Amino acid sequence: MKIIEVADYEEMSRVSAQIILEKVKSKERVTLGLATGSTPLGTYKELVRDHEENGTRFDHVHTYNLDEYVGLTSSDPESYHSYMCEHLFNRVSIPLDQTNIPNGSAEELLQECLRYDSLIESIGGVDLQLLGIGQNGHIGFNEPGTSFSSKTHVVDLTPSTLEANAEYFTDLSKQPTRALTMGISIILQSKEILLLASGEKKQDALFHLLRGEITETVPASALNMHGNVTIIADSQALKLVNSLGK
Ligand SMILES: O=P(O)(O)OC[C@H]1O[C@](O)(CO)[C@@H](O)[C@@H]1O
Repeated sequence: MKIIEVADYEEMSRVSAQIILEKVKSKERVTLGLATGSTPLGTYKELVRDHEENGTRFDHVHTYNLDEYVGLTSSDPESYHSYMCEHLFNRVSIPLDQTNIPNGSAEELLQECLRYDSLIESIGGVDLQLLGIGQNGHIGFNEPGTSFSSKTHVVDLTPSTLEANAEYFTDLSKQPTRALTMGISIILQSKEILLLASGEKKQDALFHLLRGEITETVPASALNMHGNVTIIADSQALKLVNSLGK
């Protein structure tokens, strides 16, 4: 696993955007796995800035998001569909029919999970998967205890994840408690993985990922079984790792 230690969130965002841009420019058709949450916002901002200043094109890019809340329609302002349109898709002119996000308002959620898996399996895994990490070590919305062989599935969000994401909901009584998430085995099909972590709140999760056992109790530890993972983390997120010796 390659670890790039950076000073802060801004540097993490610049470095990760650079890696994504290299991939975007590397071939005629590029598939990206994308994440939501607060971590990748700076990266998306850098991609938008580059698009505006340097005209980098995204019309050959196909995207596959990790997850979506159950019960929110794509037009719901609090859905991950809306998040992606607002922060990236509409601002770099990716054709929307080339973007894929699980449909959290599908009537048949199990069918939707199968549909999503076959989409990703049909391309043989994405070229580059961007990941954040939850304070409890989740990747996507794969909560502690999720099987490493999981495919896309419906998940009951843990109290710690609900609490960490509460700030994004104006009316907490409407915060979804379930989500659809790409499973761990699907994430591991990615040809290359880029995980971002910033801030002290992520130091335990990063410590378990980098120094702990490979265990389903820490979903991110599955990344140790993948041969091409880069972690970009700031000093705050690496505090525990560094204080206990490299
Ligand atoms: O980036 P945040 O907001 O700390 O969230 C951590 C992770 O949890 C999620 O919100 C759940 O998918 C991811 O989008 C994110 O990578």
